[in-house]
Amino acid sequence: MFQYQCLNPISKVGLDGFTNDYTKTEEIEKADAILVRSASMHEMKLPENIQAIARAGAGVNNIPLQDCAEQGIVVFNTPGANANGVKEMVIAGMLLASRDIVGGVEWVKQEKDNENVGKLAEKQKKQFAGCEIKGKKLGVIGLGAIGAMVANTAIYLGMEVYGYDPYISVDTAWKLSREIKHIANVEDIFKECDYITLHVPLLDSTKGMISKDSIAMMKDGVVLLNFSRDLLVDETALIDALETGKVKKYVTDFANPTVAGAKNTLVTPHLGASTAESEDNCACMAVKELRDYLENGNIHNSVNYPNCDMGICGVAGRIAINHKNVVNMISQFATVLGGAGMNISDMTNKSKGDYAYTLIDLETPATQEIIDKLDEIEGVLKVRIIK
Ligand SMILES: NC(=O)c1ccc[n+]([C@@H]2O[C@H](COP(=O)([O-])OP(=O)(O)OC[C@H]3O[C@@H](n4cnc5c(N)ncnc54)[C@H](O)[C@@H]3O)[C@@H](O)[C@H]2O)c1
Ligand SMILES: O=C(O)[C@H](O)COP(=O)(O)O
Repeated sequence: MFQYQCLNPISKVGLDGFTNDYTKTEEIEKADAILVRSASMHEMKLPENIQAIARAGAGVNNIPLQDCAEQGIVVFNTPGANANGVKEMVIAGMLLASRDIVGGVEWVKQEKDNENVGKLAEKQKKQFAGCEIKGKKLGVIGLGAIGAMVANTAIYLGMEVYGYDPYISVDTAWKLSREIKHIANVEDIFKECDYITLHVPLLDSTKGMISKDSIAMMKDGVVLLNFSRDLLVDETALIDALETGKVKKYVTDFANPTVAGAKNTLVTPHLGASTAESEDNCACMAVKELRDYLENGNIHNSVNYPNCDMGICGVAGRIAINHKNVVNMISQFATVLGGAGMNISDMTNKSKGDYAYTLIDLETPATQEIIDKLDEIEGVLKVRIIK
């Protein structure tokens, strides 16, 4: 039996993926796993019983990844599961920044009691006129799940698309339209593009990537779209650029006091992934990842531990060990198991950065005594009997 806690509301369609062996708990001391969306976990103390955290979404900047790894807690996210929802918002954002649709709708509302509203509209509409996005240059920074979809869609909409991602995955590269111009220096995006959209994770290396200096390189009247994270942009510098018209519009999905009432901003309350489809997709993927980890010890889509798969646990015994990526660990595991007369039938060891993971199949069920001995080895962070 397993217990899970939800730190945010999680789609029922996803939670229905848990079998009767799972129950929901409100007590973190009883939970084996946590499901979360954007709730910040940085101030939380995570008890030893937590085995895994699944972020039903893409961004993991709300989770202390390194601390979790040190505690042997595997953190998952759900790559691509909400990408289409965000892509549609970005396209909507480009259109809203190009035509004053919001202003026009507000104007009609104000004139709701005017019986000549139709006639008046024909006189007034010129103040809401705009431009089309077809033929304009769009710069996409970050060509992952969302950036790639935005870039391809913009090609279909007749835009000239410039793509920048020095770490692009081979899988994503295969999915990109050949019409997208590969940009090797991000400054070329700043200098050339009429619209610039950000699709990178918030990391130390990306924080503030849109700075006063990068804004100065941009074309006059550029539109900046940020559906990634607010801290990617020096928003104080941006507000100055919006005041002067250097930046025509800032479309952002992250409401904060700096941008909420600022001139020429279109701010949405973090709605990118808030569609029934994205919420269901993310929850289904998150539940699947947790179940495979808890029931079989397999890891798929972890952001702090390596992927590892030994299939469904149909053997007599299986042990999962989360440990530091240092020398001599496997021989120590083998010594403990051999000393207890336990024969290893299969094993996998994988590493990611400073952390590693070992799954060991045994010809006899694992015992608590063995687990305690393995736990004593220096560098071992967590040991778990899967069977
Ligand atoms: N507004 C929303 O509701 C919403 C929804 C989903 C994701 N997001 C945000 O969008 C981000 C991207 O999501 P995704 O699903 O596309 O993630 P992803 O991991 O598929 O793609 C991120 C891409 O950024 C690239 N990258 C990393 N550093 C870079 C850099 N310095 N310059 C250029 N490219 C760089 C990576 O190589 C990767 O291809 C998430 O991290 C999250 O912060 C927001
Ligand atoms: O990183 C993400 O997946 C998005 O920012 C969505 O966040 P949410 O699940 O809180 O809507």
